[in-house]
Amino acid sequence: MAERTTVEITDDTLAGAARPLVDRLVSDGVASALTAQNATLWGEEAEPEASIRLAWTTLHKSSRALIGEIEALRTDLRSEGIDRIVLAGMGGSSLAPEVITSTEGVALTVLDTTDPGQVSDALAGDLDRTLLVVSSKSGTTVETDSHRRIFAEAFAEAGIDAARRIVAVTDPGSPLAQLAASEGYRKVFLADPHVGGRYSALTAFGLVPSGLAGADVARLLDQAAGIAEALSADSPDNPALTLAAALAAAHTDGAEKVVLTDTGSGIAGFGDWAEQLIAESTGKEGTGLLPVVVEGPAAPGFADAGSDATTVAVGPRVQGAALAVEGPLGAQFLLWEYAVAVAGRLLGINPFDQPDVEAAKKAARALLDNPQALTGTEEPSAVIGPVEVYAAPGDQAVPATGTLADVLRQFVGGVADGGYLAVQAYLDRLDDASASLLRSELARCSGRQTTFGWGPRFLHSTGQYHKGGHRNGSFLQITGSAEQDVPVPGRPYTLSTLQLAQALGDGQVLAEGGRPVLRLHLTDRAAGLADVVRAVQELTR
Ligand SMILES: O=P(O)(O)OC[C@H]1O[C@](O)(CO)[C@@H](O)[C@@H]1O
Repeated sequence: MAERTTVEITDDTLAGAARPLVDRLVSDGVASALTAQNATLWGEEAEPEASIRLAWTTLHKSSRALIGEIEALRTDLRSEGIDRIVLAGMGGSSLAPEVITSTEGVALTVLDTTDPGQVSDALAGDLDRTLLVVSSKSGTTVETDSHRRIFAEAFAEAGIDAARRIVAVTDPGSPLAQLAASEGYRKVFLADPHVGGRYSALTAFGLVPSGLAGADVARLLDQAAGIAEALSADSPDNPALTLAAALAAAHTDGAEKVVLTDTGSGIAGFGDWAEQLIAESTGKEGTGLLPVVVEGPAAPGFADAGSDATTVAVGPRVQGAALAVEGPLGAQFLLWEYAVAVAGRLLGINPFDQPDVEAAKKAARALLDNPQALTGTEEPSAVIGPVEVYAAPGDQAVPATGTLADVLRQFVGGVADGGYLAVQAYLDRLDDASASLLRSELARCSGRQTTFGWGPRFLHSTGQYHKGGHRNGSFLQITGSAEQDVPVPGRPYTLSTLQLAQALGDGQVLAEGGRPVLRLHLTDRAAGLADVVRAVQELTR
């Protein structure tokens, strides 16, 4: 991992376009005002939200106190033979710990799914050695609450005192904080409520699960501290100003997609974390930056990026990258947080709210309240072997007959010029991992920027952009029948019902907004996935 933190604009035209923006940011004193947590930087409308969302600029100092607490708990747990950490948390409550622990090669089981198979596999691990960290800022997130209920019951059934095996990370006064107190959970880490979810990497949300799993979280804070002064400087050398200006200048020039790839940063999965920060912060009011995370510099979308995209190397500069961002993980967290907040100002949006995420949650809730609407009422437009095809009502673009390749050809052919294709797989991201191959295959055959997200995880990340950002996306949903289901204790639904409600709810909101949505439902997951991948490959030929 690089020791120094740098942002380099390797594309001369982009460098020229970014320069005046950097000069303006410097003369407006934006960096120092941000460090001082000045909530007026995004205009009057954003001020109330911004005034309770800026404490992340000083976390490298304020989070120090946590380190001892985390270490003490970890030592206690180890002495009791508890060394398997399962984290239940969505979006900002799990993405940072996943990157931190993967980068250090430390084991952490992350539950940010409603897939019954994936949750069952996590339950099948050794419960005697397991601690569940329930992380939720709001304390109300349905996925996380479901995991908590499922694990509490499993601990009890195994004769284990569940309260001793659950640690909560949440905001003071949240329903989870109250529940943790009444249930007597082993420990509650109360996070700073003046930091939003996607800016919370260096709060208890990022540090507690990572530290309990064995990651060196003090080092992360050191890395962030090492760059903090440079990020606060009203100077053209401030790397965050350079990054923000480059992204905003590219956006003005029609490149609203930001294609990220790792080029040897030494950080594992940084794109997954950056994706939420960029998409949820900027994708609103019909504008924003769409992160497209790709497999490598040679992957479609990067190597052949067009004028609608800015290519970013996370790691050393490479051929084809317009920007290269290097630095250790703790420093990169803080750098990107500054850059995205500043880009929000340049784009004229409030980077601290997520107005369109709620719409999909509401639609899913309505479906859960009316299970009839979930099953039985919707007829597939076509059934092709193990794949049922569901087009949005009234969508003429999908043929009722033909092969899967015909269906996909027609759908992909409808992606707007300069638009993007979003693949949304509501599957098991471990057992159905091959679904992710669809990104590169579809990007190659469509020639359009293509994203891939696991549902419902992406709903807390790129989901905001899909519904609130530039209106040029087409959405391919993939759902699947579950071999086994998991009831959610105390709730009238199972995980597979919840998973389907989330897919259909988001699909409804997208379709109501006039966005093309196609759902492929795999009645046999393995066979169906293989057929879909083969059909996409056929399009390329
Ligand atoms: O920590 P919570 O409140 O459970 O929220 C999880 C995620 O859901 C969102 O609020 C919205 O989807 C994200 O911004 C957040 O990181």
